[in-house]
Amino acid sequence: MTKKYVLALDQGTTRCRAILFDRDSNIVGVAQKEFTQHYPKPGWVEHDPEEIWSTQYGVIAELMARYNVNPEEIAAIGITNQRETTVVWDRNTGKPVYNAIVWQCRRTAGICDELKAKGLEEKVRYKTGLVIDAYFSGTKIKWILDNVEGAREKAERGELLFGTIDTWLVWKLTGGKVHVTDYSNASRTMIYNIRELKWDEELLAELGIPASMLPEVKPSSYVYGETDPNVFFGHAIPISGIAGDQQAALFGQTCFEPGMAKNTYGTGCFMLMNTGDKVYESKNGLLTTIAWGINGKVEYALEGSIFIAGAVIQWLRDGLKLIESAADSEYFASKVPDTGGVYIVPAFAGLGAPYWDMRARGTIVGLTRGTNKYHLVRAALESMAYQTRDVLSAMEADSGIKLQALKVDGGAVANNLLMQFQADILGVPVERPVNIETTAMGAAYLAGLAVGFWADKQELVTKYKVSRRFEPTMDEQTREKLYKGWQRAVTLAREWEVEE
Ligand SMILES: Nc1ncnc2c1ncn2[C@@H]1O[C@H](COP(=O)(O)OP(=O)(O)O)[C@@H](O)[C@H]1O
Ligand SMILES: O=P(O)(O)OC[C@H](O)CO
Repeated sequence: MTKKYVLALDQGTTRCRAILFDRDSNIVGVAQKEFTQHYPKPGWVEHDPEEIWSTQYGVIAELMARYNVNPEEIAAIGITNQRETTVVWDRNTGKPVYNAIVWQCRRTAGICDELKAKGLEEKVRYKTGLVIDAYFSGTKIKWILDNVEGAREKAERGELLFGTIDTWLVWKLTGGKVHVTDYSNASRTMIYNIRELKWDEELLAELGIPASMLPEVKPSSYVYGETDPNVFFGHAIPISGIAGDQQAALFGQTCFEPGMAKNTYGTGCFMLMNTGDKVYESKNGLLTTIAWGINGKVEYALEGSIFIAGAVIQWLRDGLKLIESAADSEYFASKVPDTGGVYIVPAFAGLGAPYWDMRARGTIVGLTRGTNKYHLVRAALESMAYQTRDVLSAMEADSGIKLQALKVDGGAVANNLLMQFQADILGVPVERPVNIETTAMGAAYLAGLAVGFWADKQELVTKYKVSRRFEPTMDEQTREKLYKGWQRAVTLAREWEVEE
């Protein structure tokens, strides 16, 4: 039977999606479902790995049934995932020993403080490209080993396995035969040496993590194994692409050349710039990360991770009840020409790049008697654009590259007002592609390239189409005045919480 499709599994922070692409990169079908978020304590976030698997499996089944797909028509499967989220399971029973600890979870901030007190910051940055932060997997693994009864002993006996969500899904899809991850996901763990391309023994010893728990690290476009027919509708289909969701979006945006960058506006906002084979050491609060491994080469990226972006719009909707849907934010914001001097700094979980300030707190400044809800909605939207400017400035300073255009994707780029303001406040054109499902596209491309479904990266470049380009129209003086106001607001957000 002809191979007509590549199936992408996009396992995100809030939902699982299955998306089918044809040879022309068209989306043939999508199925998606949200799963439960667990908040056992303030600042803690967990997912149930079994629920992630059943939800992911459910959306695959739904997609196949709804679009009448014969599994034999699927050339390959690509996986892209929320990054850093940590699962530890028993290799014999296949059962997780604890819930997955999610990237947003702050429970290991204390472990991070201890690592910093030991003076490890420079070493961690050099080896892993990361700052010491609870965001990454390493301290989450340590927490599980230290806090789940019997876990450390079992791990030392070689009975436990660690994986990010890609690893967990491959394990499940292959019926427990393959324990693997790709370079991009490994580079988010804080225990992987991105220069030597190996798990770092010194950091493993520092965190007390046995090497036997760790998956094999492979390229992002590579046949890792096949689905177990008992699990996957009676068929063995190659699983041949894996990348963390932000790196997959960079690939899906066809940012293949050094200096090309994309920004994804979802729950958080993640800007990545391809730096080719160059490992930049950020002096401005960015991360160095592996973009992907492909064609026998590993390529790197600079990354600015913003923790709260679209989530501030969810807060307007669910917390403040100012709007009924995220899409309303555009209409409400358009009712006023500007915010009337109001700034919202959505530091709900501290601030990520480029500040990495866990003590910063959400702040609204500039309120007057004339402030109304339209101003607040507009200020919330603008906060995404200002945070992006913070990150882009850091990126240009680190790389010495002046961006010609910013490629964007993610749920919030549907908002034209936000996109125009983004171009204005950056002074750089913003390009929105026809296909904004770039994350899933990236995973599909990586998988398709490995099995010859698409010939090469050049073929993919010809498929990329811009739907709308937003040109900056704001004058320089206004732009800089507004941005200075934002910087002052950030200073206030960072000064709010004091140690008692
Ligand atoms: N029209 C819109 N304007 C502003 N924000 C939006 C709009 N539509 C969606 N969002 C925001 O985008 C986010 C959803 O984007 P998505 O890419 O699906 O995120 P994720 O993959 O992180 O779940 C939500 O936080 C939502 O508030
Ligand atoms: O699942 P998303 O789209 O919120 O992305 C989460 C990032 O991978 C976290 O690093």
